[in-house]
Amino acid sequence: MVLFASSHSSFSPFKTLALNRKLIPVPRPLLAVMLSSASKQPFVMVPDLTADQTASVSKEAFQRYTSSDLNRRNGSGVAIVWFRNDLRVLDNEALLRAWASSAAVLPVYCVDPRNFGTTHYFGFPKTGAIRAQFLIECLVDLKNNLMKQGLNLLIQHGKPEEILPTVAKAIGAHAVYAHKETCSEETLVERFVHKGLQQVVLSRGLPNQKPLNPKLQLIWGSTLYHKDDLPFDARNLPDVYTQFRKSVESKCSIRACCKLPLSLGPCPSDGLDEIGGWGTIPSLEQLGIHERKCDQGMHFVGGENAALGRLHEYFWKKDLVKVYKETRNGLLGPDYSTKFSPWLASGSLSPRYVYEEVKRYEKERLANDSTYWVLFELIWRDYFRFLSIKYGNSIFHIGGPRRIISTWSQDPSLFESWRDGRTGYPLIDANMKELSTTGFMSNRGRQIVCSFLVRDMGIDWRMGAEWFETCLLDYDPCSNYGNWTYGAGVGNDPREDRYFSIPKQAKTYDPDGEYVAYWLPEIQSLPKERRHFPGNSYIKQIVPLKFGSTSMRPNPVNSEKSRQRSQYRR
Ligand SMILES: Cc1cc2nc3c(=O)[nH]c(=O)nc-3n(C[C@H](O)[C@H](O)[C@H](O)COP(=O)(O)OP(=O)(O)OC[C@H]3O[C@@H](n4cnc5c(N)ncnc54)[C@H](O)[C@@H]3O)c2cc1C
Repeated sequence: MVLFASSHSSFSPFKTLALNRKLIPVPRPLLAVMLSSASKQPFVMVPDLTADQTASVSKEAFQRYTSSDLNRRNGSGVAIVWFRNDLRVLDNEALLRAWASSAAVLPVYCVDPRNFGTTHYFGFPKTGAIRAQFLIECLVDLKNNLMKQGLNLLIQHGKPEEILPTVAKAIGAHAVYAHKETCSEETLVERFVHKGLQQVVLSRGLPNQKPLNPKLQLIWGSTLYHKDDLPFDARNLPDVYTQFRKSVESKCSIRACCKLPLSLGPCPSDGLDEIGGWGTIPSLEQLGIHERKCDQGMHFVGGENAALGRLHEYFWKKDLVKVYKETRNGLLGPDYSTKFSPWLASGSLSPRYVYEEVKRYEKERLANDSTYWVLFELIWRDYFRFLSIKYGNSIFHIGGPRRIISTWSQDPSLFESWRDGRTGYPLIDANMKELSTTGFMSNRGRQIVCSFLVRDMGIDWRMGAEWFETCLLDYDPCSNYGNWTYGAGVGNDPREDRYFSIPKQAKTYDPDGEYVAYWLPEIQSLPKERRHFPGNSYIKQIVPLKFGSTSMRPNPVNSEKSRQRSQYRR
């Protein structure tokens, strides 16, 4: 028997269960009984919107952000749009600028093998199976949405610096438009692409005109506040978040989402045969990744349509945004926080679109601390992105932006017990199980497991950060390494150096042990007051905790690997 629980019910007095796909309202006490008796059964939370509802929400959003007035196209020739971490059509300025500057646009996505290699220091998979599956879904959705706008998506397997010049030459593109990134792996690729395009010589038809090289046009587009609107140069960013936030809130405004024309076509007709047609979206197998079934917890579907559906559900259907500030520290269920992060990280959702929806909600329903707090958190996201400009590669280095010198352990057995959820501390083990099963973990959970790894175990924080890089659906180098440096006490702001006590966190955020019982079947039958202190009924590897361990054991294999890769990363 498979039990399906409707997502909207996790904090309501009634939970709803869909038994064999039929929705049946179940009172909360009964659900607890069913949960414990179902301990061996897969228990899947499904989003409430049906596929049809999601499609109609997306259609409505597309209607609002497209306009038939936008039919002026000043350019001639062909422009390429290079999609990277901006897998959306709405509020995509690179796409709009490419369209406006040309007579035909060719959208391109490069499946870069480097993104499916290994992480920099410790050799974990760079993209885990769950994020790879999510990316595939994003590409399917992007291709469909582009086709609805009169375009298509060319998918090529290989390095952008090799693909884009070849494609530009074949179709005679005068420019490649893309969104600007800030971290070294991504900016290095930008430099390589720029160099590659300089080698492409396009004839301009007339004998007395100089030949042209296609230009790489990089556009800022991933933040709420535009980099050019900041009241300071990003390199002089305040080191305290509150100063940054107050300054941008008082001195800048957020630009409106860009409106797209109703139709973005046509795609160029010549030259595509030369590059072998439109290509195919890769399967997991082609990426060399084994499928992982997510049969517990939140299941995220990749793509812009799913992102718009989730936003509609969270804001308009369930009215959850009005209580966000009170629920955002939750651990269990889909609705304690927005869960926008996987779509924001892949660029399927624009933060400016979220901002406009918050403002619309405040106008049409209500404005309170909670509606503001969603923006407050999005400003944190901006802050980490701008910090990556200020501090460059130091956010990836062991001493962080403040170049703190301390001794860390790299003990493999301690690290593996954390990674695999075998520490013997239910709150840690449950969070790590959730991460590896779903690719997601709450913000509260992330802070707790980070503190445990670096403070209680004394393990090199970069091991944790790289494991997150593998697993997280919402992995984003700026937010991930920014938060880890804060958690490890090596971040730019010394005041953010905090310790999370496990018993205290358990008592405050999971008082009845519902969260740990959900993820650790072996403690489901225990009375709630024992779930965080299960004793002999939960024998894992109980980790001997050592604050600030002194046993630094570098792994020789990894050190060699990291030397080999040093020209590429950081
Ligand atoms: C150790 C650690 C690693 C993290 N790694 C990542 C990461 O790789 N990618 C990522 O997007 N977030 C990361 N975060 C931040 C945060 O945990 C997630 O953004 C959040 O849990 C996502 O859930 P949500 O969308 O429901 O967030 P909500 O609470 O609904 O917040 C709304 C949005 O605000 C942004 N946001 C919220 N908190 C933060 C924060 N602390 N830093 C940056 N942005 C924030 C996110 O874009 C989020 O989607 C990390 C936090 C920690 C402590």
